[in-house]
Amino acid sequence: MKLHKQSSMTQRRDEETLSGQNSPYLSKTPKHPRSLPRSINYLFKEQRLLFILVGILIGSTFFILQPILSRLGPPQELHPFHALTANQQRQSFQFHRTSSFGAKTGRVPVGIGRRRLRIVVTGGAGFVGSHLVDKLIDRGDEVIVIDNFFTGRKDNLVHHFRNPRFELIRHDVVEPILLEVDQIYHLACPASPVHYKYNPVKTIKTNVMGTLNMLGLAKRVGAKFLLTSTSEVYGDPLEHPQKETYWGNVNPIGELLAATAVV
Ligand SMILES: O=c1ccn([C@@H]2O[C@H](COP(=O)(O)OP(=O)(O)O[C@H]3OC[C@@H](O)[C@H](O)[C@H]3O)[C@@H](O)[C@H]2O)c(=O)[nH]1
Repeated sequence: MKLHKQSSMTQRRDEETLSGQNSPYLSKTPKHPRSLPRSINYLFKEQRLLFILVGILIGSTFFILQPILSRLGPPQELHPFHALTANQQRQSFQFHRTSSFGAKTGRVPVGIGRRRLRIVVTGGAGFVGSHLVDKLIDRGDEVIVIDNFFTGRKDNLVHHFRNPRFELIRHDVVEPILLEVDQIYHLACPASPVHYKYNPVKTIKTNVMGTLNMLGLAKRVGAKFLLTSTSEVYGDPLEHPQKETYWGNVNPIGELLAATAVV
């Protein structure tokens, strides 16, 4: 009985196999039991392997040739500011050879030493500003100078023009500007009575709107802020140079008001 049941099952399986082979609806040929794994099969189909090999070949050719071609390429384009005299170029070259930024950056291991700060100096092309820029660059920081060249000069900063840590932007602080910085030294302003009077309204705008814009920037990016004043606030000084203890020589109420008060 058991034997009979088994043989009838085998017969049914054989029939199913046969009918399957002859069926017109069979879409795929049955897989060979010993065929390669599916992923390798996939690779060999539709010339995929060929495309992969060509891709690898192109990629490796590019990476092998790229350093060689860049060495053979034309010399680096000169910065527009480097239309200098031979003497100035020599000085600039000397600066780059001896300057501390060149010597320091390559040797300090990553993660050791102070974090490099990005600092904006407004009015950085002026007398005080340009000396401040020198100090900050020597210290190893990145400096962005904003100046409208009202009284400042590019000559004050020309020795930094090739320095990758230095940027110069011609910009009037009366207009807002957005930069990602850590510190702001705000020095941009006409710096003497002659210049204050040249355009008094503009002087007020620079002082008020310029300072507001820079304070706004400091607030937005969380930067520290330093605002400079002028030695003019001391009046006509009675001593030179003025020490920190010097109180100035100023009549804070003006001569006319003082005369009225006496009367
Ligand atoms: O609207 C202006 C006016 C002036 N400036 C710049 O501000 C700089 C002022 O520098 P100057 O050489 O004329 O003057 P100083 O360096 O002596 O003045 C410095 O000390 C005195 C302070 O009152 C000044 O704010 C400060 O810059 C110049 O580079 C000038 O171009 C602006 O960028 N925007």
